[in-house]
Amino acid sequence: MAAAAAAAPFSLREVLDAFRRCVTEQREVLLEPYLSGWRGLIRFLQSLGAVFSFISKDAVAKVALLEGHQQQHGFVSLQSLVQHELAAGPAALRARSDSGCRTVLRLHRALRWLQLFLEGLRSGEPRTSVLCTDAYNASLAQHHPWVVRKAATVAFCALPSRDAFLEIMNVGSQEEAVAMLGEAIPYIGDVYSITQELFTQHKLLDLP
Ligand SMILES: CCCCCCCC/C=C\CCCCCCCC(=O)N[C@@H](COP(=O)(O)O)[C@H](O)/C=C/CCCCCCCCCCCCC
Repeated sequence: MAAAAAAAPFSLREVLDAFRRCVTEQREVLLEPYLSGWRGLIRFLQSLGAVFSFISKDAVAKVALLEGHQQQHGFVSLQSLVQHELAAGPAALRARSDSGCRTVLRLHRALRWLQLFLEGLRSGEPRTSVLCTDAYNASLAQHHPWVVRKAATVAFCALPSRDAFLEIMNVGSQEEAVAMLGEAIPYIGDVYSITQELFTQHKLLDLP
């Protein structure tokens, strides 16, 4: 089953479905579809080749850490994970380098990158490296040291063309792919906004 999942081609529809399933009526973010969405995105990144492996390895490690916390404590939502870790006190939480909160925060910032990048792809701009760099500079870059920023911007130059991106999404014609982006972006934006509010409320947006 796991091997079949690893070999399956990327499908934007699957990622969209995962992020659509994330948000409950009570505006909680469910951990299982959240991580499933990330696994789909990572599969796509891995298919782009070795130049992106330093990025996918980091994302894989972060998803694995959260899967471990989820299994150990039975967390259902991001909210329950945050409540559980905050119970030890904010200072204890800040001192941990393996907390679920700091790891979610890293993926949360990357989700903002994804939202901006997909909006750019949808807009019709053909230069994916420009789209990716702009999205990165407006989100993750401010949290990365110079050497990571440099490596990331070099890797972005190896990105496939917009047409290739739309094809890899595996959702049919270019028009259908663009329409699906239009459907996916609000779901991703919703997950981002709820998480941003949760982390703002608990003053967790600067966890080291
Ligand atoms: C059809 C369109 C679909 C688009 C699919 C995009 C697929 C993207 C998949 C995964 C995104 C990567 C997520 C990266 C998470 C980075 C988290 C982070 O900030 N980590 C840094 C800090 O961690 P700690 O040290 O504090 O634990 C870590 O230093 C980062 C290292 C790697 C560099 C990260 C660069 C991120 C660039 C943004 C992703 C670009 C992917 C381009 C592919 C289209």
